[in-house]
Amino acid sequence: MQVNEAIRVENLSKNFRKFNLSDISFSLDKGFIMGIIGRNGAGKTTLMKLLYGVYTKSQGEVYIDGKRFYKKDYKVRQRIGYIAEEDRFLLEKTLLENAKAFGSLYDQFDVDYFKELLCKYNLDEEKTPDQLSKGMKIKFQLAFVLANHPKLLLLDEPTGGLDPIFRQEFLGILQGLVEEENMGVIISTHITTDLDKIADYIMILDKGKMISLSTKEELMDEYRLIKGPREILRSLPKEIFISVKSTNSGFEGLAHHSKKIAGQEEWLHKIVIENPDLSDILYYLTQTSYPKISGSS
Ligand SMILES: Nc1ncnc2c1ncn2[C@@H]1O[C@H](COP(=O)(O)OP(=O)(O)OP(=O)(O)O)[C@@H](O)[C@H]1O
Repeated sequence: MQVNEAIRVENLSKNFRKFNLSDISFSLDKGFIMGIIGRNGAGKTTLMKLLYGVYTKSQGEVYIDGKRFYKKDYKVRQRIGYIAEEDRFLLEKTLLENAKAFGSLYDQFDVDYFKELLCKYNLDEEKTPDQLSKGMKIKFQLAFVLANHPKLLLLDEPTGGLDPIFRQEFLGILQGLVEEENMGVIISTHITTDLDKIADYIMILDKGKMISLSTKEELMDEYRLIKGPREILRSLPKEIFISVKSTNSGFEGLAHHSKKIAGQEEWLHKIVIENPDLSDILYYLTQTSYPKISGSS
C-alpha cells in the first residue's frame, strides 16, 4: 500500500546535559516542503540529526514512509536522503567512484540515475569532490542521495555560503523535485527568504521547543507588523502585541492579525499596518518576554 506520509514524528525529545529538545510532533506528506527556522542554538540541527538517526532520541517515535524508525534500522534509514555541511566523501576519488563506493551501502542505489542527475546538474563525473565549488558540491550530494530514491529529504542549512544566484537555482531544483519525485522535503535554514519562495509549511523552533507550526500562508496571515510614533505606544492596549521594539522613528511591533487589531479604530489612523516577512515573525516570536518593549529609552 502506498503511504502518503513521508514522515510522522510523535513527542520526540532529546536531552543533552545543557540543552533539551522537547516534545516535537508533526507530520509531512510526500510532495510538500517544510522549512524549519530558529535562532542560533534553537535546536534545528539536533532535530535533523534525530530524524536521520545520527542522535539517539531520549523519547518519542519517528515513522518514515509509514515505517517505525529506530536509529539502527538501516532499511528504514535508506528511505531518507540527508544532506548536511559535513563532507562524507573521499576527496581523492572521482564523483562516480565515490558514488559507486558509498552507493554500494544502499540496497537500491541507481548508478544510471546518478549519472543522469550529474549531467542534468552540469557536473563532470570524472572530477573529484575537492575540485567542486560549494554550490557544485551540494548538487553532487543531492544527486547522490536522490539516486537512492528517498521518500524524505532532510537538508540541514543547505544554502549556507551559496551565492544568491546559485541559491535560486538550488531552490528551483528542490521545487521541481517534490513535484517529480514522490517525497517530502525538510529544510532547516537561517535564510528565511529561501522559505518564502518554496516552503509549504513552516516550523519555528525556539530554545528546543516548537513554538509554531503551520502552513506558510496561515503563518503570514496570522500576524501584522504595526508601526507608529513613540508617543502613541503608551496609549495602545499592550495585549495587542506579541513583542515591540523602539525604532529611530517610533516603534514597531508584531501583533495578531485577527481579533485584536480590529476594534481599535480610534488609533488605527495613527499607525501603519504591514505584512511581516518570515524573519520579522521569527524575530518577534522569539523575544524573551511577553509582550516585550525592547530597546525603548
Ligand atoms: N552532541 C551534543 N552534545 C551536547 N550538546 C549538544 C550536542 N549537539 C548539540 N548540542 C547543543 O544543542 C543546542 C542546539 O544546537 P543545534 O546545533 O541543534 O542548534 P541550531 O538551531 O542548529 O543552531 P545553529 O543555527 O547555530 O546551527 C546547543 O546548545 C548545542 O550546544
